[in-house]
Amino acid sequence: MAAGIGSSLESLRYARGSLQVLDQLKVPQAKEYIEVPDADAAWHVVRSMQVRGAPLIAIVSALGLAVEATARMGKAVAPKDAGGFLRERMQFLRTSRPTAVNLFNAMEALEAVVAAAIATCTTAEEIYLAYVKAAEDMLAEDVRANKTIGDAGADAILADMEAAGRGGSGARVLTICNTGSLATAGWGTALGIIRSLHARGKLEQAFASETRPYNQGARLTAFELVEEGIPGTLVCDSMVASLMQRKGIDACVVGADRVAANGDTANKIGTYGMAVIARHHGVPFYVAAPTTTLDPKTLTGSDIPIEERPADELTCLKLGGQTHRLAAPGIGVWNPAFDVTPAPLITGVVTEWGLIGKRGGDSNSFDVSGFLSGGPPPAKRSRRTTELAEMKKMLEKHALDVEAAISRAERALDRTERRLDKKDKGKVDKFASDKQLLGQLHAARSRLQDDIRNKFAALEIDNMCRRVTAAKASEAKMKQAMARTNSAPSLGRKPKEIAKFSDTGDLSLSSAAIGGGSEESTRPPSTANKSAATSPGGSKSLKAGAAAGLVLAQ
Ligand SMILES: CSC[C@@H](O)[C@@H](O)C(=O)COP(=O)(O)O
Repeated sequence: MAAGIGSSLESLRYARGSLQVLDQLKVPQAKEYIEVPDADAAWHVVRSMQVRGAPLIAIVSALGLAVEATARMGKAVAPKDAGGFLRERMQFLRTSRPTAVNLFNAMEALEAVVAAAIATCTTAEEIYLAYVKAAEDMLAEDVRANKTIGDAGADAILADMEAAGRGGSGARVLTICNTGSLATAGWGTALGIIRSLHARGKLEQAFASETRPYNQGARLTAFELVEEGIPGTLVCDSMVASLMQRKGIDACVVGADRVAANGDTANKIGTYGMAVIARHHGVPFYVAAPTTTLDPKTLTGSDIPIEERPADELTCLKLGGQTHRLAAPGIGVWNPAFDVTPAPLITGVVTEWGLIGKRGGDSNSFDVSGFLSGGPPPAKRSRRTTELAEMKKMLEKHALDVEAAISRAERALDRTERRLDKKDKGKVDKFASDKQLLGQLHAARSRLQDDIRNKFAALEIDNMCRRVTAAKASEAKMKQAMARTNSAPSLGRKPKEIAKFSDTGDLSLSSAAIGGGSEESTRPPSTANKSAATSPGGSKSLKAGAAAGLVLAQ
């Protein structure tokens, strides 16, 4: 899989076994890519700000370890050691930067994948592969999510303009920091909204604030706007109030590093000030955040950890490898990298699932947990989810047929037993053999149930990684998935095979039918389980099994 972002700006280049990231410290002077062969290197590029932006930090961390896991695949290691290695590395990756929750959400979701893989896989290679595929899914999902955010945000801004009587005009939008292709796997969040407006021919001008002290606006956003031919104007942070007063701004759109349960949002330092000014001028203020940036476990903004950075970012100017001193040596410095914008100042939080609404009747807070627990809107469900729903329906019918067929067979045996002439040795032997076959059928059915439960857990966790936040994955869905593995659903074999011996009172079971309706159920559980974690949803029977788990557990 190669990362494609639909523009010349690639924050990363990934193919299985190889990751390169754009060194953002050198942009715009140079476009240089750095190899990231392992988790150590991923941690380093994030820590040193060569890679930054909440979604990208998470993806580069996940993929750095994926590259390392791919390299380890050929080596003979015990499965538990592979799982232990991945867990230890994920723990380490969490320590690079503290504020952007995407990193923690990604690690939590990947840990759930590894836990499921450990429970279902028989080799280290399969565990590594489960991790790698889940990390790759996150990469693809980020680009998809950003494009949807771009469209939803553009719709919201255009609707506000319509309501304000500026319907036919091009939008004048102000942003801060860098939230574009360079902060994500592609397209961007807040800058993605600006990109979408431009693509629709509805953008008059994008204004980017310089974003002192790290200058992500001046160095990176200005670069993206120029590269993409988007009309852009750079202002320094201290000009924002004047800009709104004198130039007219239709909307502010900013990214997010973490959105707390009530909607309070941590983002680049300067965001809060921009929101206060926007409120004063009646300018709508939108936060663009994929669901991976939502943190329902953190109740309010005051609980968000804010990274404080070195003093020399303020006291010195670093350019072209040279450091120039600006401030007098000995001056005290406070340098928080982020601030928190209180929810009341935010007009809407735009996610790939749509806009998060304010709590009923309360314009002061958002219901982030309620929004997440609703899941994605039906129209935005993935093709795999739709396929699962179809299989669910089909298997629901099969499961009913199967149960009916088994009980018909049991009744038939019962009748035969009552009429049985105990002196007729041939009939007695036939009856005994039918009974034995029915017993084997029950045993095969219960093996199949185990198999299906394991497969469904792996598939569901894979799905969670792609579509929900890790917070949800590790709590609600993970609990559900694990509950499924603990409570046996009632399921029989495919109806056709059952029908073969249940339609007549006289049973004639074939050993093939007893062995299992699907190819996988005939294998020993350990072998059959392999594909569950290594290729969730990859085979027909696996999908069927997974869907069956869904049917029976609900
Ligand atoms: C889509 S990126 C959203 C935020 O991560 C962005 O606005 C931001 O604050 C980035 O900070 P940075 O310190 O450059 O990683």
